[in-house]
Amino acid sequence: MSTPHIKADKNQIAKTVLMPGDPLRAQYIAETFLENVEKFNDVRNMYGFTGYYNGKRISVMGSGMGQPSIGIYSYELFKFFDVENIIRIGSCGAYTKDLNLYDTILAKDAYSESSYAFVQGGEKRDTLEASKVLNEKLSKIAEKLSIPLHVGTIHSSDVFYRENGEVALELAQKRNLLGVEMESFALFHNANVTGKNAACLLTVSDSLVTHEATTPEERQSAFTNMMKIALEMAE
Ligand SMILES: O=P(O)(O)O[C@H]1O[C@H](CO)[C@@H](O)[C@H]1O
Ligand SMILES: O=c1cc[nH]c(=O)[nH]1
Repeated sequence: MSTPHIKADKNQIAKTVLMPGDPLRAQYIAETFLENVEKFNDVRNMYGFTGYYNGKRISVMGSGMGQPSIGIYSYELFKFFDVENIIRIGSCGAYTKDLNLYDTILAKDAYSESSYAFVQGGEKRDTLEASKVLNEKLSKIAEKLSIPLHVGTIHSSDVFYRENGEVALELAQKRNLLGVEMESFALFHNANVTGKNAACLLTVSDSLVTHEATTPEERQSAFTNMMKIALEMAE
């Protein structure tokens, strides 16, 4: 079974897929944490791997950046490869001074100005929820691992470089948004239309308030707390 963007057999992909935006973060996770790893996709270098974490099977695959990109990969995984759960593990910019670099966020829901969900399936809401079941499991795992989580609404933006950054901070205040990333709204919508489950863990990579920032290398491989929480979802 192949789709235009994933060349793999259904049985090569686990029921639960972790999705960082960066395919090299997917490779880092597979090489660092998984055993008996098989690479199932390299179309467009959007690497996907399946392996075992503490003896339990899980897959990890890059989504690319932005809602159109995760829109394609998550739809194909849910619809054509029988994937049940996708957990995005991404980086984000903090909208509040209460968040420090490396803090971990669990998205309760994602707000977006994006037309993705409306164009894809007529969805009129601008805020879409993550799976409550997945979020409960992820919260319990984080508690067990003693990793504090900030739980709240995130912003899925289509724009990384805004001409007027203050507008985003005003929006964040008005809507009580914790931080900004670029994919979860489309992911949550695709889970809704396919009857599957999606969640999102984020690590704060930079702050739009204090302007502190991590390096590209750290974004690829140093965000281990969210990785460890998500990997415990292996079945
Ligand atoms: O680190 P990832 O998962 O790619 O997530 C964030 O980083 C990218 C922008 O630098 C966007 O994809 C955004 O959502
Ligand atoms: O989308 C993103 C990700 C990290 N930092 C940002 O400012 N935006």
